[in-house]
Amino acid sequence: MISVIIAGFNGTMGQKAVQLITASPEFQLAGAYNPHVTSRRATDYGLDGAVSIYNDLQQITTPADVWLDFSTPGGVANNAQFAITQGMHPVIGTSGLTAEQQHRLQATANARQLGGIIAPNFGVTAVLMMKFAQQAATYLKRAEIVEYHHEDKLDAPSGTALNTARLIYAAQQADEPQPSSEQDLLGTRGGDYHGIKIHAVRLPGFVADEEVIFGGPGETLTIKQSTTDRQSFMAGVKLAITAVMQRQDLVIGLENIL
Ligand SMILES: NC(=O)C1=CN([C@@H]2O[C@H](COP(=O)(O)OP(=O)(O)OC[C@H]3O[C@@H](n4cnc5c(N)ncnc54)[C@H](OP(=O)(O)O)[C@@H]3O)[C@@H](O)[C@H]2O)C=CC1
Ligand SMILES: O=C(O)C1=N[C@H](C(=O)O)C[C@H](O)C1
Repeated sequence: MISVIIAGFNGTMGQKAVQLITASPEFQLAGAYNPHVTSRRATDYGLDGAVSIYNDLQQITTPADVWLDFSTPGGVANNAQFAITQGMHPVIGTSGLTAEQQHRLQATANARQLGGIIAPNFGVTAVLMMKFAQQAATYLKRAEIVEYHHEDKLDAPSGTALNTARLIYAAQQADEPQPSSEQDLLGTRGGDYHGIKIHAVRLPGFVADEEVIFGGPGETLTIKQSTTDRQSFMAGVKLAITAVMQRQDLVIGLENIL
């Protein structure tokens, strides 16, 4: 049985994760963390009374096997660093880690031979979209990304969009200069990652969609994925929890364990 602590347990994704862990006989929900909760009684959150509720990392004196993080871009780096130093296998779904933070976490986990994963997206269609975009990037040099999310999303661009841009850039290994254009409204051309423009839409009605548009002389290619239900992330989460227990390194991207 793999014991799990969920960070961000009462958020939208945290709740899905709680359902997954409690419904899976191979997992045990050992604890749940959110620094903002006031009650530490599990039953106040509809959880089994044996689950430990933490609102301070220092209260976690009995580490679990796995630290599953669906918290916030502002909290995740500190959470993940704590989990790794306590010997918990990190499964990080939270967006917003910088490349430097990711590499630092990777170095710390690898030095301890602790398996873990930072997954910008646990959905299979998003993983395939990123894979196809990286392939296309070797043939088509110019790309822009449009991502669409629900209005409660704290960060922009999304972790998936930024990871897509990183993969495209890695495939091309060169900045693609953008055509110079006057912007009558600042920001109209979106964010810029080494010449790859990223546009973030935040509207009710969306869960999480992304399209990567490549343009070449006289032709375009659009790779698009849509997430219509957050349940789609759970198969990837389940796989990740099981896989990190068998690994001695921290990987970035679900494709590394599929
Ligand atoms: N990798 C993937 O496939 C996916 C990743 N995500 C990412 O997961 C993250 C969470 O998304 P979502 O559930 O929609 O967001 P929510 O805002 O619904 O949930 C976040 C929860 O984390 C709590 N929280 C705040 N600070 C901390 C902290 N330092 N440690 C632990 N918990 C904290 C919040 O509490 P309070 O409200 O009290 O501040 C809130 O309950 C986002 O970064 C999102 O981008 C989402 C979907 C899929
Ligand atoms: O906040 C979300 O909802 C999502 N966040 C992740 C991201 O930032 O890419 C994954 C997915 O897009 C849903």
